[in-house]
Amino acid sequence: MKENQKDAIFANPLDKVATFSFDDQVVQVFPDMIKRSVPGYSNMIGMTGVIASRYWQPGTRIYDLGCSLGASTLSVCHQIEDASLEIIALDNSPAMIERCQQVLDQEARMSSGERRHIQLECADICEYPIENASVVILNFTFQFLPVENRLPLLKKILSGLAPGGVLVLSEKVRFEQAEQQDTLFDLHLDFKRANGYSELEISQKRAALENFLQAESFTTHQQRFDAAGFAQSSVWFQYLNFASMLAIKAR
Ligand SMILES: C[S@@+](CC[C@H](N)C(=O)[O-])C[C@H]1O[C@@H](n2cnc3c(N)ncnc32)[C@H](O)[C@@H]1O
Ligand SMILES: O=C(O)C(=O)C[C@]1(C(=O)O)C=C[C@@H](O)C=C1
Repeated sequence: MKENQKDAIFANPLDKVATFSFDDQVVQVFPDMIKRSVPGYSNMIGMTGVIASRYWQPGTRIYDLGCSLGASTLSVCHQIEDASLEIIALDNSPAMIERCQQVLDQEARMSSGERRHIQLECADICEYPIENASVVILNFTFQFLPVENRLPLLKKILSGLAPGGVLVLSEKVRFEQAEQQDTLFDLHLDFKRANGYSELEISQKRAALENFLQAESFTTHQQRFDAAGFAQSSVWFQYLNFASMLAIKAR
């Protein structure tokens, strides 16, 4: 298995900055990239497992939508020891899925416990059925979907959830007040600088994410949860312009 590498994808000047893609090059550096780019990433991933263990209902499934290298899936496995736990982890990047399988295999070899029921699928989360779920995880994936696909996906998730089931949605957010947006956006750039990214890396990545990552406000998320039919939604974590929300289906 290839070792995780340090992210230097945008370190050299590029003639033309292509739109960001979760390809093999990104897969090689992904754990380093996401930790150095997303404030609070490890807190949100760690707590995802804790939330899952409170809301998972035996006999139902947990879905990890846009699983990348399986960080949320592994967090869930660390918190729920029940051998009947079934996780379906989806990603539409073949390179991510291939590497995720290696990560999960390595984790299984290292753990002394029973092998977990994790079904890994290379699939589009907007098309894949969601059935008999009690926990659905969307960690830093919803932001990459075309905006028109977002409400239909939430409705599909809600209809696949058992009563009392939950959605964990972690995202980059934007702020409606221009001053607040500027303040927290600039501090996010400082966070990246403090984690060793150069001005060139920051500006080229920003260009690559332009129009690809579409962050939305808390109000937009809240209104969409309501429109989809969730009974309750809360922001349970925020660190600068990254946040995690919990939406709950009525009992
Ligand atoms: C930032 S990463 C998610 C990180 C991961 N959830 C974690 O917390 O470590 C976004 C992932 O979503 C995947 N993705 C984006 N759009 C998707 C779609 N429509 N269907 C399935 N996966 C998608 C990408 O391939 C990528 O691996
Ligand atoms: O907004 C940024 O500047 C980011 O780098 C964010 C982000 C994300 O939220 O997924 C974008 C792409 C990579 O997957 C890692 C981090």
